[in-house]
Amino acid sequence: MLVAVPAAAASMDAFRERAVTNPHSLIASVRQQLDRAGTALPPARERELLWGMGTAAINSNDDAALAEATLRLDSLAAVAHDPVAAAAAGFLQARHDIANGISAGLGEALQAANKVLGQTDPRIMAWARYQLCDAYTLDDKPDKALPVCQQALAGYRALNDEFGMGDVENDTGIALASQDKVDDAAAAYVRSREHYAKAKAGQLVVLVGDNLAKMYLKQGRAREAMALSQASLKQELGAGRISDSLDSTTDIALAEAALGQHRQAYARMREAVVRARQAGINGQLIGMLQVESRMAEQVGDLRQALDDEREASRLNDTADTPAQRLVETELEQRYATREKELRISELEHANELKDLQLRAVKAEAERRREQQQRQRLANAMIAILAGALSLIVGLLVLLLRAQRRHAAELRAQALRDPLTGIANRRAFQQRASELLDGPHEAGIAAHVLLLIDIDHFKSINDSIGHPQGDRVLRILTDYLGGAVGAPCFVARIGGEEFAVLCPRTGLAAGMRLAERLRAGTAELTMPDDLPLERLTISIGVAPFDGVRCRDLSSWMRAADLALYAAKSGGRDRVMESRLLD
Ligand SMILES: Nc1nc2c(ncn2[C@@H]2O[C@H](COP(=O)(O)OP(=O)(O)OP(=O)(O)O)[C@@H](O)[C@H]2O)c(=O)[nH]1
Repeated sequence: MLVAVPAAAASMDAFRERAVTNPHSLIASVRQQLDRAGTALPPARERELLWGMGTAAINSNDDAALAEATLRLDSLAAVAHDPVAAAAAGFLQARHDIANGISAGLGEALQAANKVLGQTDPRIMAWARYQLCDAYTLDDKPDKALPVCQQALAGYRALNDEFGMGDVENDTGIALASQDKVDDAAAAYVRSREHYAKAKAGQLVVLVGDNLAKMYLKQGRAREAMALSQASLKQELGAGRISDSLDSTTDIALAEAALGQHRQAYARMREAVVRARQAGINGQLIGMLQVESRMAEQVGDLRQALDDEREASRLNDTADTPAQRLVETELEQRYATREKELRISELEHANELKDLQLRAVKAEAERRREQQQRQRLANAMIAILAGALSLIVGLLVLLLRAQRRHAAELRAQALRDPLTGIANRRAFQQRASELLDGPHEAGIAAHVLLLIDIDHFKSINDSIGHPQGDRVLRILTDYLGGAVGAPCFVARIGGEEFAVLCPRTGLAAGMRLAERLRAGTAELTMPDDLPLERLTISIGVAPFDGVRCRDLSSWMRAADLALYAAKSGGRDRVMESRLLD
């Protein structure tokens, strides 16, 4: 609450501001001036100084200084017949009593106002009206305060007293705020700050900012409220005004909460409550605890919310009132519910965890089962593949063997005469070439070749038929095979033509063999169902001499010529090739 002394000079404005912002120094300064001046001071000046000292004493709760100021003012009033000094003493006492809840306070203010009713000085009138405005406001009677405040404002406006207008607008704001006229109160505080600014009372601008901040909070203008409260806090901490700084801190925390910064606001409030407790400012602590309780509840710390509310009740001495009990009961119920919710949520969380663990174990078991299945499948595949490979290898081996047999068979077939089953012309040529390619040792008997041709075989075919002719060919083959022993080799080299190859036999033995074969053939007995009386053959014999016969071709030609000679000579005979030379 601001109080002022009627003055117009700028230096007086500074004096008035000091009474609010630095009351102790002002009291000391006034005492010095009064001591120095003694009785030489003009009564008006002395009154101004004592008024300043009195307001500073009220602002700093300095009862001794207040008593001194009021005594001196009363003394001045008596000595100088100054009713204004008497009114000043009355207003100071009234203000002190109202602030301390003494019911007589308002009456004292009205009596003090009555003392200056006869005054014509507009400054005194504006001052007195403001003192009444202030008394009603302080006594929380806004309906009575506001009209008087308007009169005081008009008076100061007429005097162009910006400081005074700042004082009145501030009280107007307080009165409007107590009527819950938030917007009007904010507007009044803004005007108060503007007047103080013009009066160069910067610290009061900041102080009223505290009041404005509270309105801004109610209007939802949290950022603006915070800026004002932070500026106030800075100034209050600098001046060591602990109570005001706690008030600003509370407003900052409220602004943070309004901006959704609940944890930050709660932490700030807790710290402020600790400081208030340490400073023993119980009146202020009650409100702060209630704010902290709401913030604790906001962040879910219901235990703390309940503790704060109980502490506030103890300090307020209202714990037994039904309203307070209701507040506590509600909080306890909410706390119990919250605890239950927390336990339920913890249980749910634990269940979720177990569920998650169970699912993880199941998933792991499933993963392992799938892995084992995959492994088994892979093993089975490997076994099947291995089996298939063995089978394929076995089949390939069998196939290879069959192919080899078939190839051998084909090779054998290629060298065998299909009708008679003995060696054919190709086999004969191979054997003869091998023989001729082998070593020729001097003194060893010559190889001998016999070419055999059936006589008149065309006639046989013609007379008994071609199939029977085939039988004849097989009969002769059987005979030759049996009659020609090792090391000689028999082959059918043409239709009715055979060759006998006799290695290292010598011509004489060859001739003997030929003669034996010819004679044996002529004596063959034909089966009964074969209408052939006699079978004869002609034979050409050629030894391999290395001169006339140098290779297989010339050797064959020589034997063939000998055979031709045998045919020409009448058939059924043997002819030696050398005889043809
Ligand atoms: N049944 C039968 N006849 C064959 C086969 N190969 C050849 N001949 C016959 O043998 C006969 C050979 O006749 P030629 O060359 O005229 O001689 P040839 O009748 O034996 O008279 P010379 O040799 O002069 O005594 C032909 O009639 C052929 O058809 C065969 O595999 N089976």
